[in-house]
Amino acid sequence: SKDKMPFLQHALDSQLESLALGQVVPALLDRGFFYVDHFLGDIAGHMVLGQVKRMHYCGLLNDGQLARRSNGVCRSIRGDQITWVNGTERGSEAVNFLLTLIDKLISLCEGQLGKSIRARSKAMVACYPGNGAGYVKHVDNPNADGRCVTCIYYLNKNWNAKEHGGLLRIFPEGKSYVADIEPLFDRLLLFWSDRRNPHEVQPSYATRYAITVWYFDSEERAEAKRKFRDLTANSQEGSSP
Ligand SMILES: COc1ccc2cc(-c3cnc(C(=O)NCC(=O)O)c(O)c3)ccc2c1
Ligand SMILES: [Mn+2]
Repeated sequence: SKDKMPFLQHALDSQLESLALGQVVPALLDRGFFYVDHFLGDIAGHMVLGQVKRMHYCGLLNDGQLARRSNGVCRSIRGDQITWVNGTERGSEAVNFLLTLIDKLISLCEGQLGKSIRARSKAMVACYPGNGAGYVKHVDNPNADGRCVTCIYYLNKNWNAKEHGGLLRIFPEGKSYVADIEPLFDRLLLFWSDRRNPHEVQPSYATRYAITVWYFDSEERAEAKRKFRDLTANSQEGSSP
């Protein structure tokens, strides 16, 4: 129970609670996105950065998205290079600590968001290599695949968008403004994953690290799975001789 919990843990929990109820929920409901700086603090933030850099240097980040050139022809120029971690792997303990905090933050928001969020994806560790690659304007979940909140943790020290580009630009649906978000070290960004938030990663001219998790709305996820089962069942029928 709370009174047996060490003081620090208790203080941390109440800080997350006021962030969740005081800032995240109102912003998501009003604007559809929210970011906070200094989420982990310098020490833990640098531990996460160190582990991500090691994954990159060990060649674990690859098979990224193919970049689409203006003429729509897919080229072999890589977009982001990625790997998926669930945080229990050796060398990702700091990533796991980050994920437990974000899980706690989301669970504190859940009741107020009118969603039943009980699961998430694995963490996608992504690196835009700084060769001008970015990510064209897209919606993470355009067709109700179950993902309702996109959560991105940025790890880039001394990032200067004028020099390095790499802005995340969100085009909130039906709004007259765009939101330009710099991928700054120890910044946590959350936004609705559906058509409310088309977004792009502008060309990056320095190495750009981020960790993304997607939280599922359990109703939408169950429905998406049912549809997928029917789809594959029908396609089996179709293919039977
Ligand atoms: C089927 O396998 C895969 C594997 C990886 C995939 C990665 C993305 C993705 C989506 N959004 C972003 C983004 O918006 N980043 C914003 C930012 O970094 O600031 C991004 O970097 C990557 C989408 C589909 C994927 C499918
Ligand atoms: Mn995206």
